[in-house]
Amino acid sequence: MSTEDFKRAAAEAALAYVEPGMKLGLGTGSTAAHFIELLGAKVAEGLDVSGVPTSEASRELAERHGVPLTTLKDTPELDLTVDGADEIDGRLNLIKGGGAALLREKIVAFASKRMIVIADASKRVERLGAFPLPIEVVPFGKESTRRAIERLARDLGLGSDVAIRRAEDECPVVTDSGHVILDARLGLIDDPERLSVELNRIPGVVEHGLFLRLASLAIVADQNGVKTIEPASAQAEQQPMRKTA
Ligand SMILES: O=C(CO)[C@H](O)[C@H](O)COP(=O)(O)O
Repeated sequence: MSTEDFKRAAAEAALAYVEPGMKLGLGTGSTAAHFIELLGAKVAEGLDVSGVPTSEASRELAERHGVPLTTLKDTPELDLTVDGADEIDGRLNLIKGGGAALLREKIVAFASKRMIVIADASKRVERLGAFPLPIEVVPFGKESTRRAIERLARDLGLGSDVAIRRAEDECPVVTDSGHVILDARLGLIDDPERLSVELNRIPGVVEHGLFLRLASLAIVADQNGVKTIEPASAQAEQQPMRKTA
């Protein structure tokens, strides 16, 4: 089985947590795309749900698969967000933003009663930080903001290589909200809470990819099958997945 199969297995398992009438947050990325596709199939069978997409890409995908859409304006409170992640630690703190959708992803997750993160098991880490931390910044002053983040990282004893994310044509990647992304190679992060607070204090930083205490369940899959992981109990890692209704 391939990594893609594991992503799909995790996405399929997340469907068990979707109930009729739910207002859903629809994540972004290749794992979330599996979930949106599978959800579309359930909608075609009669499941009554609606979703708020976290990116234009996910909006297009959801439309293509017939998932009814709503907005945070019309539906400011959601029942459940299902999204992927770039890294997941034991407390289910996450690094997200590899797909440049972290701002809308965080807004949508925060507006949800529950966030379930789905991934292939390679995303699990003991400590966050091997994956460069995506930070969404306002284009005005992006070089000053980049340098301020490098200074902060040095002060916190972290790696301080912060680069503007560029597309294949070398132009800066622009997010759905018109910002740019900085990728911060910080090394392993001992205190993500402090880093989060300090990053949010830098003018020009719109949001960063540390998702702390937002996910209440992770569903990860590998060649050994699908596992659910809850943040509180390390033992839960070995529990079999909840049965589908
Ligand atoms: O945060 C994200 C997008 O901003 C994605 O959820 C994250 O990058 C994981 O993507 P994939 O499922 O393709 O590995």
